[in-house]
Amino acid sequence: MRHRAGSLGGMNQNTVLAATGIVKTYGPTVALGGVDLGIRAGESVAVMGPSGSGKTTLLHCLSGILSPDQGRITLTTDHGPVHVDRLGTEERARLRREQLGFVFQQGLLLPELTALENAALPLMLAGVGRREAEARATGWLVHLGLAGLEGRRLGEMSGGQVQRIAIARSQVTNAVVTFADEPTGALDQQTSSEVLGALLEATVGRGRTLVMVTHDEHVAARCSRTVRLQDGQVISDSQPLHLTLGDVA
Ligand SMILES: Nc1ncnc2c1ncn2[C@@H]1O[C@H](COP(=O)(O)OP(=O)(O)OP(=O)(O)O)[C@@H](O)[C@H]1O
Repeated sequence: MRHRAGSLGGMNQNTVLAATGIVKTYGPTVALGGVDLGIRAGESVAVMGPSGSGKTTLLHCLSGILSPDQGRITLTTDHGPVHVDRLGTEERARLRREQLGFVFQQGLLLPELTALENAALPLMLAGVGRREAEARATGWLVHLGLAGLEGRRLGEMSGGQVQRIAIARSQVTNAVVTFADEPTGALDQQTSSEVLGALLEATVGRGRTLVMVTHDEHVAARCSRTVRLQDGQVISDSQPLHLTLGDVA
């Protein structure tokens, strides 16, 4: 029997992140005016749209950085579904630390720490012992081409190397979904292409999921799906996944 689109037993079985009716306002500004989005495990989703269309607000709502005014966001972790919109501030912070990965253009790494300490930090915060945390972080740094640079501080590394540390840091806890906001925006074209390749390989290359805000059509072209926003609404989706509220209850 063919399942209807939207049935849990059908095409949505591996939905990892489901957002329905997301509204977010800042005072009189409606940043998101009712966004529905379902993302499957293994997808790489480029979120595009003009400046001010709501891309970063959507990324922050999906990842629990911001709490939406209305709507439901469900993340399917390795331990089962979590209703992100119903979590308190502390629980959202913990979810972000333990289940999600973040690669932003800048600002998430600590300049006073070494590459290794930065990459190991999420594990240390999750209570993993220093020796194991550093061993796992070293594995990621080596995998990302940074062998021998573990002891360097950020100011002693190139922009591309710094973003590779950010990728290592985002993956050490085996993030279910990784969120990136213009992760290659400050890099030249060649380095951008290489860092994007590393990010894709580290996430969707391992069956995980990547949601990435970008202004760059070349970056979007390497993702499996492009969602375009305008005025806080999804105006196009190259691979729509229809969801109903019942699917994510
Ligand atoms: N903290 C805030 N306070 C007030 N208004 C905000 C705030 N953050 C965003 N906005 C407004 O919400 C709307 C959506 O902003 P958002 O940053 O999500 O857009 P964006 O598509 O990511 O833009 P850009 O491409 O310029 O980064 C814009 O009108 C913006 O001015």
